Amino acid sequence: MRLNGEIGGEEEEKKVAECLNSQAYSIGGGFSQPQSQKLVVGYALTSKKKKSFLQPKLLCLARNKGIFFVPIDLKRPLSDQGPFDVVLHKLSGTDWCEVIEEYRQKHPEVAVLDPPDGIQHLHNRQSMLQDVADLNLSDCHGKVGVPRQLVITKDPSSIPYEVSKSGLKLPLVAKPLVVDGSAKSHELSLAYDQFSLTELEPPLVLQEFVNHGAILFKVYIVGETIKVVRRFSLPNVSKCELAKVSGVYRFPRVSSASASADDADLEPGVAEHPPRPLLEKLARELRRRLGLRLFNIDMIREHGTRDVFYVIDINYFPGYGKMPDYEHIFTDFLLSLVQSKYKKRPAT
Ligand SMILES: Nc1ncnc2c1ncn2[C@@H]1O[C@H](COP(=O)(O)OP(=O)(O)OP(=O)(O)O)[C@@H](O)[C@H]1O
Ligand SMILES: O=P(O)(O)O[C@H]1[C@H](OP(=O)(O)O)[C@@H](OP(=O)(O)O)[C@@H](O)[C@@H](O)[C@@H]1OP(=O)(O)O
Ligand SMILES: [Mg+2]
Ligand SMILES: [Mg+2]
Repeated sequence: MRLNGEIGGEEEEKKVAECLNSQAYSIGGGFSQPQSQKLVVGYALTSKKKKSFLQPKLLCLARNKGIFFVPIDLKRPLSDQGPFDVVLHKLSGTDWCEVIEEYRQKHPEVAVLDPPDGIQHLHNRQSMLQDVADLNLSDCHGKVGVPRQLVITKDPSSIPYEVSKSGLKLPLVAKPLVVDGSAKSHELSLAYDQFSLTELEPPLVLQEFVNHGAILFKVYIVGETIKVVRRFSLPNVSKCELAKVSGVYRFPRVSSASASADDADLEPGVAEHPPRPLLEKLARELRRRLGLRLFNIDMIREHGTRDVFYVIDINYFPGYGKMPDYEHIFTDFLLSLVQSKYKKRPAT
């Protein structure tokens, strides 16, 4: 933390000025208490992410707690900017990975969220789920696995053969192998027969579809905090439907929609959240193995079971703006990073 430095960003200033004028954002003791200490968070985010994440309710609460968000200028060397206490980033490209890695090495005193190699791990739908598969998590609280899947890198004409050889069961979810933040990397299809899969463009992952009662759990991780929300998902596919239908069907980003299923009238066996101890163990292990602090896990419960879960997707720096209370959770997390840094320092 530093004392009363002159730091601010035009965009942030404008948003904060707006919310200072609005009673709706008056939090706790309001803004009358001057902050003597400041925590400076440099951010490099896409414009889509800036809009969804840097909402006035976050900026105002942050300012109230002495946290300042400052945009990183991508045209200037990172080390010439700041000084920052924390760097928050979600940008793609190898150039950016190099910049941030070099900065991390040079500035161990800055909490860089997060290391680029951990993030890269989530940019491939095969490596993304590897840690969950390795965990082999099954204890008295339930079982967590990943659906069986097959990676196809070339020659779509070989897919029917590859699928029958591997013994994967239909229907299959076809997902682009690489997740680079583009809309295309979220274009998914459901395949009812293996021959139609030749229509798809590799590289892709073919994953067994798991019936889960059309409800998905988004498990948001922010450091040590875990927040679970329910979202609507794809309906079950019955044996009868599978026998009647053929073809490959593109489906929309149903579970990414902001509409939450938290208040929907659902069957209790479908709606019940995964057991807390299971989530805590899963989150702790993934945090450690991936070396990441900001991510979410998409989890489904196998229909007809109480405690058999599958992780189907892990996203780096997801849409926290849709997470209830995100402004409180995030600001507390940012402060905790700096507090733990000071605790670690030897007394002088
Ligand atoms: N194996 C599966 N079994 C059942 N449903 C699935 C499976 N895989 C994906 N789905 C459904 O498809 C949706 C999108 O899949 P997935 O989460 O892998 O894609 P994504 O594009 O990475 O999503 P996000 O927007 O969360 O990044 C899931 O939220 C879920 O509704
Ligand atoms: O757009 P939103 O704010 O909803 O956030 C989505 C986020 O998009 P953004 O990072 O461009 O914002 C996606 O990132 P990319 O894979 O495309 O990089 C992915 O993480 C989704 O899972 C997030 O939705 P959520 O899972 O939280 O519902
Ligand atoms: Mg997902
Ligand atoms: Mg995803």
